[in-house]
Amino acid sequence: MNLDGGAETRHVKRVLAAIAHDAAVSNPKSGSKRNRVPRTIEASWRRCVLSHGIEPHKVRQPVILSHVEVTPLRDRFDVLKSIFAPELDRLHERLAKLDYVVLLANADGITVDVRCSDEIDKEARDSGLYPGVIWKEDFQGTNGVGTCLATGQPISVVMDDHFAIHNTPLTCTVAPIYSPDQELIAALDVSTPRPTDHQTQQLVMQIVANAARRIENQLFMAHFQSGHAIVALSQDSRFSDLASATLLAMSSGGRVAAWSPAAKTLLDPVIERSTMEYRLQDQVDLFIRTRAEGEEPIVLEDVTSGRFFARCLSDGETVQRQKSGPQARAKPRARQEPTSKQISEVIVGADPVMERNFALAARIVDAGLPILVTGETGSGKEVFAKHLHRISARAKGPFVAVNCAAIPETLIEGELFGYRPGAFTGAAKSGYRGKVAEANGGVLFLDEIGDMPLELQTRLLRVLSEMELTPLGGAPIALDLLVISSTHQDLEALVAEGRFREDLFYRIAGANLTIPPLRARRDRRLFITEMFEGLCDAAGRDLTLTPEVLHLFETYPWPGNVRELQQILRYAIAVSESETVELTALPARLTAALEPRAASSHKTETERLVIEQTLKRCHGKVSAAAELLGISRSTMHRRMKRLGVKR
Ligand SMILES: Nc1ncnc2c1ncn2[C@@H]1O[C@H](COP(=O)(O)OP(=O)(O)OP(=O)(O)O)[C@@H](O)[C@H]1O
Repeated sequence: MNLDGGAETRHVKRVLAAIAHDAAVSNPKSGSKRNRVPRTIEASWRRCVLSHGIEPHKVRQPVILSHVEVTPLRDRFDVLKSIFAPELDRLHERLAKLDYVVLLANADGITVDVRCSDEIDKEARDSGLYPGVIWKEDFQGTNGVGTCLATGQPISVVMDDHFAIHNTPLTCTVAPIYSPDQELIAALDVSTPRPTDHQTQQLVMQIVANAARRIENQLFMAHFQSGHAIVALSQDSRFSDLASATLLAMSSGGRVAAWSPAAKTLLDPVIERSTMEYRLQDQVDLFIRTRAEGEEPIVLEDVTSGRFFARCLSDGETVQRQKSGPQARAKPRARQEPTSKQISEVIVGADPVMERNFALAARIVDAGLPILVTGETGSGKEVFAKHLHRISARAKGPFVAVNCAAIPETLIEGELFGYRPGAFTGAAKSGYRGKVAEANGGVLFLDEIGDMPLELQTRLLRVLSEMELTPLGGAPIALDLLVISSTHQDLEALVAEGRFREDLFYRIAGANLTIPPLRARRDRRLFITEMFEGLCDAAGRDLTLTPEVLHLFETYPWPGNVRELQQILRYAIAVSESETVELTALPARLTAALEPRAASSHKTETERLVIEQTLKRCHGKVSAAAELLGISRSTMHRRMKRLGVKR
């Protein structure tokens, strides 16, 4: 790189002036867009000096990890090779002719994978565009990868936007990649050593951001598609590209269990969640129905006041990862209801609370008492309610579930008690007799009863007291059904707050059974291994859990209970390539939540490597290494002592 002393002085002055808010120097041709320092860049320069303690004239050379050090870091992404690699190839194919290099950096800013053509290989290497280079902002100052990771936002760092003078020949456009748990896991970068400008980079940004979105969406589908219906929302009715779609995972209860990382910002302010859930559930039902009839699933318009089209991509029973977008739909598989073995062995297991629940259930189920099942979300309340139905005298009758939280207040009355033909816009032409009437002779399962609006509680109370239903415009019909209600809320507290009718509470809680959270089950280990084996059988895999994974599973608090366990197991089974399920096959939130020490030791390890490498480069000279790292000699000594690094 040939930069004369004058250029260096000008660059340093410009950076310092911007930090000091000296507009005249930082924007010499004020009004000229070309010279204006973008705000994000200015903020990063300020961060470099004030937070990272780097000075623009003490430029560090990049710190580089060896092949041996980079391999394990890259292996983490290898688990998801089938998702990352094709996108890197595709991006490179598009941009290679324009002399761009494609890089993937991990959350620590270390380049773990690179695509570069032979023509610019040497230049790319000279500019530090190869595996093992650490691009963290606090090491290298403002740069594409480092600043993207520092802010969590896409960014273009064009030539002298860079903080370090040796990086100014480069231009980097980078988009962050978030995991299905909304964790920042990587940065996708395209860099060129050729001169360019911000305007051109805006176009490049579109391409990079789309590639990052496609990766996020594929990770999301791999994570959620077993067990959830996946619905895509797009402003483009043709759904021509997975990148243009926003994905939602719908639980079997019809709730939105998760949004793809980009969805949150896009949707939150726009729509009322429960209304959307109700309409999306329609789309899932439509998908299942039309597919069963061999038709192309229909696109439902206007699920969100005209802004988006919805299209169900899978109904939660497909296990194969969709490789090339919405059109390549995986073949459906038989539904994974818990088997009778799971009901008798996994559910009962050796947990004393569940054993009591089962014994009690057998005694009360036909005693004419309404049953209230309580427990944390995902703990298996509905599974238990279905078990009650199965062992009851009404087993041959229907089991009709109504999710009181998923249906908008305005529609729930019609849903429960029926409506006349054409009663409201969108009502079925033939009218609807309602879930209560449908459940007659069987079980009516009122899920999330704590969310039922007060007015409706009054009507429900009347129906349950009289056990009689008068359909609109029809004669009263006598009801013979078992009402099982469920909630994760403290109903008695809701009663005390006046949000739930006390008389209804007594009417539905003839008997109360509580499902323990997964973390409190004494048979947790057995439960986990049995469920794992069942899911392995269903997936046709013969896998074992390593002791570390089993230990993690036993100690993790499982806030999402059995539902969360099921998803994690399905994901681990899908991504495990060898015969064992290793810690690397688990989502980061699991390992991170439980092993703060391991996470920080990973950080410390990176720091140690950096200090060792720098010392090596400086032939063991502490002052020179400190200078190169941009820290004082005493800080360097302190760090060496803390990390046990010898000269
Ligand atoms: N004992 C079990 N055996 C096998 N699978 C189970 C068991 N308990 C729960 N599951 C699975 O866990 C998931 C959540 O279960 P379920 O819907 O019954 O929970 P819930 O407590 O009703 O949840 P929510 O509070 O969200 O309504 C389902 O996919 C279900 O199949």
